Amino acid sequence: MDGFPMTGLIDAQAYIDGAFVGSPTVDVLDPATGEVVGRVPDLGAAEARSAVEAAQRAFKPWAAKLPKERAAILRRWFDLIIANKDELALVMTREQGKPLAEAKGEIDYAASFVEFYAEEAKRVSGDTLPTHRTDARILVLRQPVGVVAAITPWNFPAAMITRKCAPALAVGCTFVVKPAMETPLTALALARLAHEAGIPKGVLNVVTGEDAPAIGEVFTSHPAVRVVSFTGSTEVGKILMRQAASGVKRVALELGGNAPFIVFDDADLDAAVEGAMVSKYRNMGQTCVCANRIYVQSSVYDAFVDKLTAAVGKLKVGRGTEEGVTQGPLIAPDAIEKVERHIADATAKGAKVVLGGKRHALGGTFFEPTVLSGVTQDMAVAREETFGPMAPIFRFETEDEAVGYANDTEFGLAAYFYARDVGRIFRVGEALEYGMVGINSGLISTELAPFGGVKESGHGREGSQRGVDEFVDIKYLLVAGLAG
Ligand SMILES: NC(=O)c1ccc[n+]([C@@H]2O[C@H](COP(=O)([O-])OP(=O)(O)OC[C@H]3O[C@@H](n4cnc5c(N)ncnc54)[C@H](O)[C@@H]3O)[C@@H](O)[C@H]2O)c1
Ligand SMILES: O=C[C@H](O)CS(=O)(=O)O
Repeated sequence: MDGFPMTGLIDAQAYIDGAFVGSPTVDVLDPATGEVVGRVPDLGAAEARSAVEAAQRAFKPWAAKLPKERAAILRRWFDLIIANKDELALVMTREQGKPLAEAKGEIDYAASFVEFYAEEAKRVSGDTLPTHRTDARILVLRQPVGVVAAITPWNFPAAMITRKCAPALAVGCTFVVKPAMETPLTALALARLAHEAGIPKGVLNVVTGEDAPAIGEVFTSHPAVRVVSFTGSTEVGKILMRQAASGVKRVALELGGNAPFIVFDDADLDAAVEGAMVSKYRNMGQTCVCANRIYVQSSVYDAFVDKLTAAVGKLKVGRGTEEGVTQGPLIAPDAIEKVERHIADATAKGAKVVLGGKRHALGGTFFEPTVLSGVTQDMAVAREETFGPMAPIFRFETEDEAVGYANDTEFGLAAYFYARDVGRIFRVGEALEYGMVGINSGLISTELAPFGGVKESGHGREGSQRGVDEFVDIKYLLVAGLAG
């Protein structure tokens, strides 16, 4: 990757209007050690406006390209991401902390959106509809909206960007993104590869800066921005939605979760344990679709707790770059404090620590993978997203009780359940108030499916053919005067 040091101290520049700009002054820290991994520029409102205006200038020429031309450039970007996967994964692990194997998996996942939408670029079509007049025809066009401004989180530093950027560019939009300042290096490395792939200047822009509200204010108020696409907490999503209202801008929101994971008495318990492990402990539990509450039917409760505890005991905590490590550090001290707060609240109300429950001997932001039993609905962990490696296990008696508990939240992103009775599968799958439901699987994310939530987990979908919907306008043409 030309001009981007992938190892050592990584001094990276922001990417605006096809140029690498800004002095790298803000430290990016390795959460495992506290060491400085690299530095990025601290840009603000002025540069955010420059980026939006560069994207505005680039829009019409980019939209005027043939879909096949846009597809070819996206395909080259995909090929470069895959060719640089190992280096990109190392940068990600160093700034985010996840184990290297998971980082490589995320690069594959991030690249899959670029690959998918490189293909989809050639398939975004409109309609001709049955007419109501003999002298007229009804046409429906799907046209790119224009400039898309995005803000993304630190937990999936690559995939949360490409899941937005790839469909936007594919349909002919141009794109400005502010990544999280905990993990900006991955975003800038992707921009470097996009530049090498030949994405024209102004089509993709990456603005790094500490003053997220100031940058967000530009994104939600600049008249050239048509869509604001946000992935992050529900709290910030609401702020951005309010700000975007002043210009009636479309917002696409991928927000917080509180996923229930239900194990019925007819489940394959070993499969349920395997699903709970991947759903709960992926990315150290710092995932919007993590199992946040595990509900187990009474008759299989003790067996499930024993099996899950045995599996959790096999997790290896350490630096993500170390061979065999499956649990890295949490992103920051406040993440540890939230896990400790949830454990303290639960145990004060009667829950029991079956395994773990405290900071790891490695210190810093390492935490022992934890299992709690005897958890009940009155505990904070039933209402709040823990975002850490802690599995709280609740007991329930009946199917209706489980569904009621699962739906008792303002969130609605992902839910999971394990059962083998086909009637139960359809009853519960249809009754759960979530955008995505994993049935006998703890891993649901793929570029082939529409990812997104309901209620306060947001709206809009990313991935699948529906992933372009946020970035196109529907235009109706009535062509009359056609009478012979
Ligand atoms: N639904 C999804 O697909 C999805 C994916 C990943 C993370 N998340 C959610 O994100 C949260 C964790 O990520 P986080 O801590 O980075 O979230 P966050 O909301 O604190 O930050 C997300 C992004 O918003 C920026 N930001 C913060 N305040 C802002 C403001 N006032 N104006 C403009 N931008 C602002 C941050 O700099 C960051 O880039 C969790 O709630 C998680 O569930 C959801
Ligand atoms: O944290 C949120 C991500 O969207 C999770 S996933 O990688 O898409 O499953």
